[in-house]
Amino acid sequence: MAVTLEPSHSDGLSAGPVRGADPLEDVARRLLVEIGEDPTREGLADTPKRYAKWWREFVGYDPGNVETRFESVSNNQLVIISDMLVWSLCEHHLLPFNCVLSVAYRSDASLLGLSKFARIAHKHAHKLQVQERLVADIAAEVSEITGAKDVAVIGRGEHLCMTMRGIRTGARVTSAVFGGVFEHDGPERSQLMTLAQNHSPLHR
Ligand SMILES: Nc1nc2c(ncn2[C@@H]2O[C@H](COP(=O)(O)OP(=O)(O)OP(=O)(O)O)[C@@H](O)[C@H]2O)c(=O)[nH]1
Ligand SMILES: [Zn+2]
Repeated sequence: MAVTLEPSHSDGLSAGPVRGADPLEDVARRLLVEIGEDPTREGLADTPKRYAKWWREFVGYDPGNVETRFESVSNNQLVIISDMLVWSLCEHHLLPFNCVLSVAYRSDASLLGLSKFARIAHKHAHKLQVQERLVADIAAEVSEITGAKDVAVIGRGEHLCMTMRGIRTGARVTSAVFGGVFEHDGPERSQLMTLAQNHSPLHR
């Protein structure tokens, strides 16, 4: 369910430099002051407003309908949706990470509309996350909606908390959830791995 951040002053953030109507804008002004900036200088005048807007856009992402299903056309066909790029926020540092996702499933019950996989992926990315939970959340929802046990999700991400700060490594992080037929080495898993490994955030 999409989260809406309604302006409210019950957060105790009363020590902002200029108290406005919107507490998220107050947070931005306060942040600017704390990092040695002047929130009233020309370039920053509208920054608190933009900051508040972007947070509301981010956590308020509406995935729309994610449940359009069709009758299965053939028994247990393997479907892989690969190379979906999403952006999320690391819950440890509030810094962005991106993730290229491959989702695979096999269902003899119903087919899920293809666009729904990206909607589900964005839905779980638009919150404070760690990559492992993002991948697990997507797998759980695909499984719940389709009724399929054979669901796998692989994510390959770049975390700014590890690249622009901290250890400053260019490492990419791969995490995966393998359910049902994907748990064991077999044709379904190899096909998925081949598709997932060919793509990274940098080589698209
Ligand atoms: N498992 C997991 N860890 C993450 C993810 N994003 C960031 N981290 C890690 O979370 C940890 C936070 O560690 P802390 O020691 O509390 O913070 P820190 O001192 O900023 O850590 P360094 O980045 O090692 O400097 C770091 O090791 C990050 O790399 C993620 O998606 N999954
Ligand atoms: Zn982080």
